[in-house]
Amino acid sequence: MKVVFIGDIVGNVGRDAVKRLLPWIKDKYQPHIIIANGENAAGGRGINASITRDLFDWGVHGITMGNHTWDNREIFEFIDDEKRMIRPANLAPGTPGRGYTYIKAGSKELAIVNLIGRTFLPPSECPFRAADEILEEVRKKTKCVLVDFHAEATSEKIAMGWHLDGRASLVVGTHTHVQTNDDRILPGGTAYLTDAGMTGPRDGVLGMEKENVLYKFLTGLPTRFQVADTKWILSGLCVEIDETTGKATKIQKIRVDEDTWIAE
Ligand SMILES: C=C(OP(=O)(O)O)C(=O)O
Ligand SMILES: [Mn+2]
Repeated sequence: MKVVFIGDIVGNVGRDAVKRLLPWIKDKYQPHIIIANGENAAGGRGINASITRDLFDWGVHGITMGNHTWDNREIFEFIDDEKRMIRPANLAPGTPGRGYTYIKAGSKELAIVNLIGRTFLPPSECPFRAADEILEEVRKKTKCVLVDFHAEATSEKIAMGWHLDGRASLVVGTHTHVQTNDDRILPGGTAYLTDAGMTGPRDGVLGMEKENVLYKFLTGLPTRFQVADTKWILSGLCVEIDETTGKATKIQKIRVDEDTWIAE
């Protein structure tokens, strides 16, 4: 099974890049399933119903979220019914939506799991123990499991990779918006990448206009961040999974921008 994962879609620039590049991604990587992190898809803060619809219409099969899940209040109207969207599983019991789900495409079935880190992020339940419980459950149904660990600290993400090695097909980190260069397949067969990176404005600061971010750093005074309007970058990865064992056989980073991308 081939799965493409697209890193944090940020604002209209990120959405436009996804719409424009999905045909190329489908052609070049031939994925059976495409998963994207959508927590910044609406202006950098959350996601709404029409963007969710667009992503699915364009060919995304499943959407993961993160710390901005609740920023756009519209999500409360559809997150319970939208079984192709997940938010971090280690939020308080009774939180709307679901922390994992099963994505089916043709004869393929992939469990997707969303977790959020606790280092430098608001309090949440233990992501490691939540992962243990969920992996125990989903592996009864399928050995092909993607985990999006939305976290700030590299150490927490690397630790999660080792914690799930042999139990997940892929542990991919999101949230920092900067793709790391540590893609590998761990000894137990789990593909790992500390952060998939961002799909959004290339020439800002983590997708935001650099002027306001610099103003904040230089003056310490409050200011509002807006999604930058610059050339785009698309970041993510493609992973190949042996469906009988659930083990990854290949991981390949994807990172193209408006200047380097050539529609092959
Ligand atoms: C990009 C970041 O945050 P978010 O997208 O969650 O605002 C971050 O804090 O690294
Ligand atoms: Mn985030």
